[in-house]
Amino acid sequence: MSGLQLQDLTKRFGSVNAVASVNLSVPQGTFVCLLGPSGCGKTTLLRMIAGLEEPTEGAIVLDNKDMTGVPTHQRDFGMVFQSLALFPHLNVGENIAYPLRIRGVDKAEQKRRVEELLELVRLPGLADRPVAKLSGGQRQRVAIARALALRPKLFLLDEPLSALDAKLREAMQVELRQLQQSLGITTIVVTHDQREAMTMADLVVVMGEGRIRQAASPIQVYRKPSDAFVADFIGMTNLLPLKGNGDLLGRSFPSLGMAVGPRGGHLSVRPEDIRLVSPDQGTLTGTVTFVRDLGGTIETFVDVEGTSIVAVTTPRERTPYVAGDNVGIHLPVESCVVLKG
Ligand SMILES: Nc1ncnc2c1ncn2[C@@H]1O[C@H](COP(=O)(O)OP(=O)(O)OP(=O)(O)O)[C@@H](O)[C@H]1O
Repeated sequence: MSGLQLQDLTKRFGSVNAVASVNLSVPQGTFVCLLGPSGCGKTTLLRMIAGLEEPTEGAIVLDNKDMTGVPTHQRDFGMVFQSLALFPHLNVGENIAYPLRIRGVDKAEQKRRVEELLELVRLPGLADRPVAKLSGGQRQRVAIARALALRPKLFLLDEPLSALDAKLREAMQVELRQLQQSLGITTIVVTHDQREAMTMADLVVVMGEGRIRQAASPIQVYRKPSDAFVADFIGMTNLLPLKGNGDLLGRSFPSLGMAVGPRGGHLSVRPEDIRLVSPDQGTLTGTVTFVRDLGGTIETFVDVEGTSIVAVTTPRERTPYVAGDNVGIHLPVESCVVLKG
């Protein structure tokens, strides 16, 4: 099978299990985002794939070839780090040509390839510009062009956009995705930003404590999170405590109790799926505690038996409630996810 396979990949630093038995199959041409909170092992996993960190156990297979013991420079990947690591004393063209020069590619071919890469990252004609005179977004593109200079099979990026301001970062996410799609190159990006992952990825890999908690398409991870950790990490959600006997915030729902099992768990409901209705029509009832009107959306916080539930609506749907209002909360069955634990 072409593509990348991670087989039981494990990295221990002393007693710390940084990456614990990771299994993942990445078809050729897939855009993967490794997503998770700080310290969950994303960078260590990426560094093992790059050959910068030796696995304690397990194997890395690329296009049916075991790469595990292969030295970094023979792995055929391009990498972009958060720091970018551009050479400040070289101009744009020299930075991009650097890997070609090291491989002994002749001067004319270097020049041709640099021009092609500058076109690709939308910086045509900037080869002679000193790196110091570039904007943050332009530097980013130079680092990407340099990483792609040798036409690698695998493109690896560690928090590549985190130094950019929010607007530029969003624009670069779209650019990076479009670039990846036009090249069809298998790409793995480390990020702790779930919006970034949802924007770019075909496959979102949510990690927690060194393990994969869920690996699925962005919409699946959002709509069908595998556990409360994933539901909470991906976007905003309401995690409502659900007891094994079907008790949900003082109301009884025996069928939910059956679904969650005797030990109980949570019901995950996205704020945009909740409808606020009159108190007698709700699945639950509560009291509005706070309304955040953000212009485009309105967040209404409702206290139900001591648990705060947030509903998101648009101004077109209705006029805002005010704190102290009594409201009903309608939980649509089809968009509620029962989570054990
Ligand atoms: N060289 C090392 N020596 C010892 N422990 C390490 C080393 N590198 C990473 N760790 C530990 O391994 C765990 C995973 O770290 P890693 O950097 O992979 O996480 P991360 O998800 O990338 O976090 P962040 O988003 O903060 O970069 C952490 O507990 C970290 O302290």
